Amino acid sequence: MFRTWGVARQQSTCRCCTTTSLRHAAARRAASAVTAATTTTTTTTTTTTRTSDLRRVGMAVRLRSARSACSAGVASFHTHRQLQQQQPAEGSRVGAAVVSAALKELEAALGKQAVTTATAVRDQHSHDESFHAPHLPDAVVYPTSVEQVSAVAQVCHQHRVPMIPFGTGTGLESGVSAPSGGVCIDLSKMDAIVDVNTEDATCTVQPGVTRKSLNAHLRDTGLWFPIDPGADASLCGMCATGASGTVAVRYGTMRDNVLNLQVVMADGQIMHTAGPKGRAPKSSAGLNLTHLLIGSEGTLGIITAATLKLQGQPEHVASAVCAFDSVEQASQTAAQIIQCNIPVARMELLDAGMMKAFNTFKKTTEYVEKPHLFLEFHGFSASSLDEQISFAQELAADNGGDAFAHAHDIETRNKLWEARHNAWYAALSLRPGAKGYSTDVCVPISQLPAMVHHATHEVHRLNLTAPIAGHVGDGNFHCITVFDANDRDEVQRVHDLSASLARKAIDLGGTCTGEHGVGVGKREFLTAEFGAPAIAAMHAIKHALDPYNLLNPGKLYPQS
Ligand SMILES: Cc1cc2c(cc1C)N(C[C@H](O)[C@H](O)[C@H](O)COP(=O)(O)OP(=O)(O)OC[C@H]1O[C@@H](n3cnc4c(N)ncnc43)[C@H](O)[C@@H]1O)c1[nH]c(=O)[nH]c(=O)c1N2
Ligand SMILES: CC(=O)C(=O)O
Ligand SMILES: [Mn+2]
Repeated sequence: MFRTWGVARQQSTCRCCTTTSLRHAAARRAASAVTAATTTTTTTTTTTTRTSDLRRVGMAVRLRSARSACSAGVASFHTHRQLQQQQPAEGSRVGAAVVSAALKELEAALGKQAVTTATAVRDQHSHDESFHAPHLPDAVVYPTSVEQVSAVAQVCHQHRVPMIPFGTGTGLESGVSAPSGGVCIDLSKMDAIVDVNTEDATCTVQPGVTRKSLNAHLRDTGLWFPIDPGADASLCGMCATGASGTVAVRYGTMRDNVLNLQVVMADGQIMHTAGPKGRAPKSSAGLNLTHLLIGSEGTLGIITAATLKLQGQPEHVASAVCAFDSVEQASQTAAQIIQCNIPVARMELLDAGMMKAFNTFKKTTEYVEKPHLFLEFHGFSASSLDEQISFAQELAADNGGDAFAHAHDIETRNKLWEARHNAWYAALSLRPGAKGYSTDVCVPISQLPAMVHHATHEVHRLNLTAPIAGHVGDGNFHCITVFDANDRDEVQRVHDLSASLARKAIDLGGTCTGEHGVGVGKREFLTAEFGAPAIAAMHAIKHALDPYNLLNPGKLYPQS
């Protein structure tokens, strides 16, 4: 997580292959001829139309066949290590001349106003909300249609320029940084809600649509999209990271709520993971490409539309707050609530440090500074809510919890969840000027008390400021470490905490990341979690779909 990236190595003549075989050279010449033809065509075009974009797709197909002697042949017969050797060393940036040639074509395809190299804009797109080192892309483009995204991918593919999809930049594992440079594809201008089908409770959104804007649009339909990471992230960015958040305990994660994705592939082809029209609630047809893309963090394709499942807005809602003397008691209660099948809609653990952070952050709350559970219940009737609340309260009392302070009115509920959703910023406010890094382990519910116990012990041992907030109904919680990024020793201790928690979670049958994704921070734990054969399978899939490692290089896959 805290490594610097590989030292730049000499750019080889050909970025897709280190061999100098005649067959390869011929393929390159053929490809260059097509590239030149494409450049001539696009530079005479002043506005980009759907038709011209589609024409470019045709060119890319010809380009691919011209290259097939090189790429397909090489891909099928080489080992993973050999394939890796054919790609630029991780972190080596693409050359200026290559970028400049690609940018000319991008301007022709998208219009000059949609392509920028302004430092301030590149800087803004070089990082997310995490502390990880920023890496500037060479340019940022703003496509307005799937055809334009396809055109961008074709140009980048032809010139072997990395592509980094950008949603709203709220990620927590540096998924949008550009360690190899390249083109950041900012999808915010594609912000149409394409359709809402109230009879089937489905909708299709473009990648610039955020979850709050979708729910505002749905308000009068009686439907909502429940997945709620707190941040107003783009829904396609949430697909890319496999996001979840507070209501996953009741409604599932992104993986459970996406029916179909439209995806621009590395070479510009446009695919639909469940077919061009697919909206079926279930399917056993073939491989599940939708699930393959969810959590792929921009490394397998650029998501240009998502078809989502919607839920009926709950008729009755109540929230509850309960304090405990220890996090172990609180997490034991959470585990028992799940084991007793109480259908809680949210169940969040906040430790004493986090309650203190809430009280000091906006000074609008006066919580007792002890570990808490925050809960929410959804039901079809008031009596079903009462039943859930009293059963959960009984379990809490058995574990030494206070009586529930529960509320049905929307103001109290909103205030509670606003405090919870500000946990990241409240934690940061504990040390002004400090940076944040969030652990994200998730374990089977029976192992939650042991995992929470280990985390509190390790935070204490390593002498860190790291209040806990988490979605404990799913066995998932965060230690939000707040630290001085210039203090090497403290940074090392943050890393040690992250590694210790990841190892423990994996040992308990869990995962190093329940919802934030791997990005750059969790790559080092992946082999321990999955084992070498599964990691080799991931590398093979990545290579099959993106043989030149152009899609978001330097993320997700472990370095070998
Ligand atoms: C205060 C706070 C609190 C939380 C969180 C963030 C913050 C700031 N998050 C994390 C974050 O909101 C989550 O990772 C989002 O899914 C990121 O969506 P963005 O649109 O911001 O993607 P962002 O632009 O940050 O990109 C994230 C990754 O997805 C890729 N990507 C983005 N759009 C893409 C597209 N259209 N196609 C392909 N790849 C694409 C990017 O390349 C990158 O790798 C979170 N998360 C969570 O699950 N639960 C939580 O509780 C929280 N809580
Ligand atoms: C940061 C995060 O994931 C949370 O507050 O839940
Ligand atoms: Mn979270």
